[in-house]
Amino acid sequence: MNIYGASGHAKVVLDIAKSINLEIAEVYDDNAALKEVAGFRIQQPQKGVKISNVVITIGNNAIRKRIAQEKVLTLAACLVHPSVQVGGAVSIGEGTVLMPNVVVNNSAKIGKNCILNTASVIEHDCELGDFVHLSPNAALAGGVSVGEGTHIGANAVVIPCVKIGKWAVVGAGAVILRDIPDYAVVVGNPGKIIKYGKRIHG
Ligand SMILES: CC(=O)SCCNC(=O)CCNC(=O)[C@H](O)C(C)(C)COP(=O)(O)OP(=O)(O)OC[C@H]1O[C@@H](n2cnc3c(N)ncnc32)[C@H](O)[C@@H]1OP(=O)(O)O
Repeated sequence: MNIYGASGHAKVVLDIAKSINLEIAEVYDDNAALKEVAGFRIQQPQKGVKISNVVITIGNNAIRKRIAQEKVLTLAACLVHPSVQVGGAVSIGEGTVLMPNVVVNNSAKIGKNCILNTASVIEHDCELGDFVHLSPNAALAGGVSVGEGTHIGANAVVIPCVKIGKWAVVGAGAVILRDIPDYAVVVGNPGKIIKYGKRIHG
């Protein structure tokens, strides 16, 4: 497997690869000033040269999408830490990473290039679009849908069957009781919209 993005998120992904004895061929980053991450030497991608079997290791959802669209690469299969519990009839897209102690329950559908961060919970029948980031300890109850690129903050909770739009942000610790439109930024308990915008948080 190759990884693209020498970030803090990359360090955790490299640990997961190590935990399952998955060999890392190369670590790439566009920033020539970066030389090393977690003991791996960083390469700069060569223009137009295809990189295969890639996990994009950038926490910011919009940047992850830009790299997926602009670079010549093929995605790796989803990367799953051995402590993760996955129920039946679950589908998980390419390039998605499941960090330690994640639980994904029956019939959940998860898109490509998502981050399911440490100990996040995705209950039965949830649907997550591509480039979603569920932060540590976030919990989605049954039947929740989350649109492309949305960031759910650490320790946030979403009650059953709520629909969250695309490129929205749910603040750390928020409790979401009602549907959330595209691009909304929501904080608090109960969650309230404080603004809209395309500024996407990592
Ligand atoms: C492994 C990892 O690290 S994964 C990454 C996990 N990251 C996270 O969980 C971060 C989630 N991000 C947040 O919670 C952020 O605070 C955001 C995105 C909701 C808001 O960030 P910004 O757009 O910069 O808003 P800003 O900091 O200006 O706050 C705006 C207002 O909302 C309030 N606010 C911001 N975040 C929260 C929150 N999580 N809960 C309650 N209120 C909040 C602020 O106090 C402020 O209130 P005020 O106007 O009365 O002073």
